[in-house]
Amino acid sequence: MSSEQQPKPKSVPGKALQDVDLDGHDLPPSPAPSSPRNGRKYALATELVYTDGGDQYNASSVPIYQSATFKQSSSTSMGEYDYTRSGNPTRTHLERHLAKIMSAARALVVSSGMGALDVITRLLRPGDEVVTGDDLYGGTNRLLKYLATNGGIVVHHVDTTSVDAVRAVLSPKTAMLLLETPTNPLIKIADIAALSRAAHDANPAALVAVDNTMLSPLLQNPLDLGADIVYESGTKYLSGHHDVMAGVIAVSAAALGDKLYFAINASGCGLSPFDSWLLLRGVKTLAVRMEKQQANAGRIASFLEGLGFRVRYPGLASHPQHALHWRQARGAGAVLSFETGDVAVSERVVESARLWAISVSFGCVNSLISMPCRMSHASIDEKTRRERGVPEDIIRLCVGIEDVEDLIDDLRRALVQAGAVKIDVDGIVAIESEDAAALAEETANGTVGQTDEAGPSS
Ligand SMILES: Cc1ncc(COP(=O)(O)O)c(C=O)c1O
Ligand SMILES: N[C@@H](CCSC[C@H](N)C(=O)O)C(=O)O
Repeated sequence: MSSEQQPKPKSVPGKALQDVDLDGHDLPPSPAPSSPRNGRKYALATELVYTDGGDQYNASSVPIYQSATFKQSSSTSMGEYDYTRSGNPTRTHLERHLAKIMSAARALVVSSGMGALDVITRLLRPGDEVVTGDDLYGGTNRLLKYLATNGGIVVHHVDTTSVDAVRAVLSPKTAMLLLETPTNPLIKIADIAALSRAAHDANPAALVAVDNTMLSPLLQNPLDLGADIVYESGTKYLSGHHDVMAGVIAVSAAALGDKLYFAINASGCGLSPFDSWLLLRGVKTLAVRMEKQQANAGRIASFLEGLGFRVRYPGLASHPQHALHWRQARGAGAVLSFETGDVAVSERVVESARLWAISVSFGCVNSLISMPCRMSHASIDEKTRRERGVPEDIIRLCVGIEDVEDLIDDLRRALVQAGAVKIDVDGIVAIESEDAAALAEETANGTVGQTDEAGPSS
């Protein structure tokens, strides 16, 4: 019998670590959770912070069990852990903590967000169909394309803002509906509850998986809305400091958790003890970071919209799915995108910013600026990007916790320096698309500010 098939050893009576938590989750042995004992639930901001390690020395910070192996009392009696690929106390503590935060039957942590999706897609079989969005993180698109090319999986990309468009491709062959909401980078919203119902109607065995990276469990919980699996890049908001790569998977059913655990143990992508510790530390400050980042993002979105730019952010009343977003989420997050009307102008904006670091990723405490078509989504070819309506000039802002006036000042200066705005009696306003293209040409020719009639301007 393989070790995966063996029944899990029961925890030793009297040990600090228990098999079943206070909510009755049938999870691997780990430190006790923090649920209050009087039936009342703590607010999420409290749950994020509160951990009860059950450590033998009452360590306030969960210890890092930096050990690949664990000694056994005999060749046949294994303790709670034998080998860190299969399980590690620091990792288990984090998983229990996340399961509680994500209202999940079980949470699992792996070495990256893409690792999480890789594990999830191991539930698919050749011939299975996956229905997913037409706006997706570039790496997600790449993995799905790989599976379609090499794994016999049929992938349908549709506009997930339309329940009818999704319904049109759902069928009894649909094994998975994979959603991002808000999408990266177009910030489109998918109706998680309606789409989950549609997928389960088409095939009751279909799994609905939602990438919740953009909002984190603080702002949205897809499991409460009918999804079967939620996954996140822990590299982003959950950790918050861009010092760790991690992926989180949370499931609504323990049996699904067992299958995913099997894939993680078999492939060896479980999160390392030190990275588990870093992620646990990051999770504790999620609420304060996200609240500040989101407040800053709201101000910046309004600033850009006020200048006349087309801004994509669900916190703005102008977002086409504003109402839907607020029905299913508790906040707008801190990622937004806008267009200047011209690729060269966008490039100059990005390169003129000082406080805003030119970097992929998001969810970090410091603010980032990027051009998705050149960076995070460069792995999607230009033709596909065009077909899917991703503007080449789109700029993505990932807002951090800095002073918002400093961020706005820096952005204003970058917009002026790049020629993305013109100055009129009312202050600065976005240049219309055609003006931006003309300005870009003038800049390329070294004739900025010149007119045919008047010659060089002063
Ligand atoms: C929405 C989204 N999902 C998943 C991932 C993958 O996460 P990771 O970089 O941790 O593999 C990313 C970014 O990388 C992302 O933006
Ligand atoms: N070179 C990387 C790019 C990572 S993008 C990270 C993040 N998801 C984002 O949207 O910025 C790759 O090809 O995967």
